[in-house]
Amino acid sequence: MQVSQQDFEKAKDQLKLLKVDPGNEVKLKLYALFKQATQGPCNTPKPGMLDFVNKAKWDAWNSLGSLPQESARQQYVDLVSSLVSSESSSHVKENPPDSKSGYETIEVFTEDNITKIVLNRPKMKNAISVKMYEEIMEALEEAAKDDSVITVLTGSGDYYCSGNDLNNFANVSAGGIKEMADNGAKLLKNFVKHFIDFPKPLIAVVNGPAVGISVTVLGLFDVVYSTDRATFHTPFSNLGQSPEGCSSYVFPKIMGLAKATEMLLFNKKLTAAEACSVGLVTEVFPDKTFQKEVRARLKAYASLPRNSLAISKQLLRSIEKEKLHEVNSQECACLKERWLSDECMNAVMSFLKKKSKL
Ligand SMILES: CCCCC/C=C/C(=O)SCCNC(=O)CCNC(=O)[C@H](O)C(C)(C)COP(=O)(O)OP(=O)(O)OC[C@H]1O[C@@H](n2cnc3c(N)ncnc32)[C@H](O)[C@@H]1OP(=O)(O)O
Repeated sequence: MQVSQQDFEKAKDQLKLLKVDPGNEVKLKLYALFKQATQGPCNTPKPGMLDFVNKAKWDAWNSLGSLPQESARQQYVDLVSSLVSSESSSHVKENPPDSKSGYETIEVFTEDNITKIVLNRPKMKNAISVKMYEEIMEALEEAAKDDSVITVLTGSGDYYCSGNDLNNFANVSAGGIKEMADNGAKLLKNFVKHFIDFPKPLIAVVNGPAVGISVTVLGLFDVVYSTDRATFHTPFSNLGQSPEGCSSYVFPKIMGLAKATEMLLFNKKLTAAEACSVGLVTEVFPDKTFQKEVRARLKAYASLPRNSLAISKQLLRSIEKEKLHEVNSQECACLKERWLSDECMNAVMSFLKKKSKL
């Protein structure tokens, strides 16, 4: 069925009403589809190398080649519709269900026996600041005690999570870098411990790309659902760091040593389909129907008997618990050293410099 001009105009208006910035990649795609739909194939001169923004827009439009205007219009309407539906089915609601207040960096809702923890720094791709580490731990502690049957972790906006907020390394305390590394290692150990010890079924709803620690702790979740738009990236060597979240032990167990090595040593970024084929992800859904399909599954799981689920989880996990705590300690001790290394400091400085356009 062809998309009418009216549908196209409606999509244009809906886009303006989005509350969450969909991120540069999606915005470029929308720009390119809009230009193609309204003007046909790219016909303007290529901007100069230093005109970064216009060059990125030109590249996106030009990459559509001779895509017919009608198809571009259709893709534009579909993309806007998926953004609208993912926003309306995520936390960004006028009246969220039973939203627990007091958090700055996350939102927490309990509805239908499900406690949902939403990472909520979409402009920063949900990078985990020190405050966010603390709030996630607090929310997990509350979820462990509340009446819910299952607990869900997800992200707002176009990313699931971009991992550790690299600005955490920029705020060196009066005690100097060594004290910062000590505090970081303590924080990390405690953070990962909350996942190892979590008593109820814990489900990750990976709504977009995932980086660093948000990927490594996935091995400690009971179920991982992913949109087909997500990627899984642990760029530790690029950052002069080493793996955490018990991934040095859990990843080889899940996917075998060779695949774990590609990810954890050589920074291989997996697509959602690849992550599913190696066993890190339970099931992948098309982005357009992701929220709807996942919601149906979660609702069904949350109607199961609470105690039976919790006891079964303990049976599956308890044999490994001691080992996981030991691995967590070793990984944190190793990272503490890494953070003091030139390799790590140079990598972090280079990210922060690029960010501040120095
Ligand atoms: C204390 C416990 C430590 C635990 C150890 C944990 C280790 C890890 O998690 S290692 C992984 C760390 N994460 C990264 O290396 C990712 C860094 N970010 C990026 O590479 C990119 O931002 C991106 C690929 C995630 C997204 O790229 P893009 O789509 O081009 O979007 P922007 O880069 O423009 O991002 C928007 C905005 O957000 C800032 N940002 C994103 N992620 C982080 C981050 N992890 N730390 C700090 N800042 C981040 C980004 O700089 C942009 O900021 P503005 O320029 O101010 O808009």
